[in-house]
Amino acid sequence: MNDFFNSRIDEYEEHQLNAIAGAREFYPFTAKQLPMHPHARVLDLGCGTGLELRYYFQLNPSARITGIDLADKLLQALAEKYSDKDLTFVQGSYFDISFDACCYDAVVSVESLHHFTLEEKIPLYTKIFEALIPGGFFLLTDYFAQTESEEIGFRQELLRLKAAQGICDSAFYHYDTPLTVAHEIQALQAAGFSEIEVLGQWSATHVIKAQKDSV
Ligand SMILES: C[S@@+](CC[C@H](N)C(=O)[O-])C[C@H]1O[C@@H](n2cnc3c(N)ncnc32)[C@H](O)[C@@H]1O
Repeated sequence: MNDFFNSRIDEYEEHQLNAIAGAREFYPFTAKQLPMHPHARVLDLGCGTGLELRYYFQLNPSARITGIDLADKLLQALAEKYSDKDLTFVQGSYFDISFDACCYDAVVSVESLHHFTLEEKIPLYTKIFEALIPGGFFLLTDYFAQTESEEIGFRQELLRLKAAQGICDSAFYHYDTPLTVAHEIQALQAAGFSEIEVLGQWSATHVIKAQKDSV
């Protein structure tokens, strides 16, 4: 995955904006949902070169961001682009890295989590829940399968591709396997989020907000 994104750095942002239906609207929309108070603390999972941050910094220039990504070159590009901002980077997998507890006003992830199963997401979403302050929220902008049979079809195709190439089941292979929105909500509920809302939809991409209770 690291090599996949590092090798596409030059064309990456234009690709995101031109090739994904609704991207020119859902990136600014996502940014608008994030906390607007000065010095808000936000954790960005799979930040890449930070298209969502481009729009967020326009609205909240003093936000304090921690960005996690596997791709070192994307993080480097992000650091150069926003050298005047309060940005901390962590290179590695958000599945492996521990997050500070009760620390963030919001956690955001855009177009990064559509490779993982419901079972893989529950422990990650539990870590996110614990990393949020009371009253904080997780904002997930990603694309989803339209139906359960589409979700199953993606997963079967991934297994077929791995088998055909002699890749073991547990190894990561870059092939998109989005869940349905209903299954995503199930994973968020299992992690402790009780108030979950779909704020917007652009073709297959949805913006989901999962709120942590204030007390
Ligand atoms: C399609 S890009 C989206 C980047 C950015 N959020 C945006 O929308 O412009 C997906 C990003 O997720 C990162 N990623 C995927 N799996 C990851 C993981 N397990 N841990 C950290 N980053 C991951 C990739 O390296 C890549 O930069």
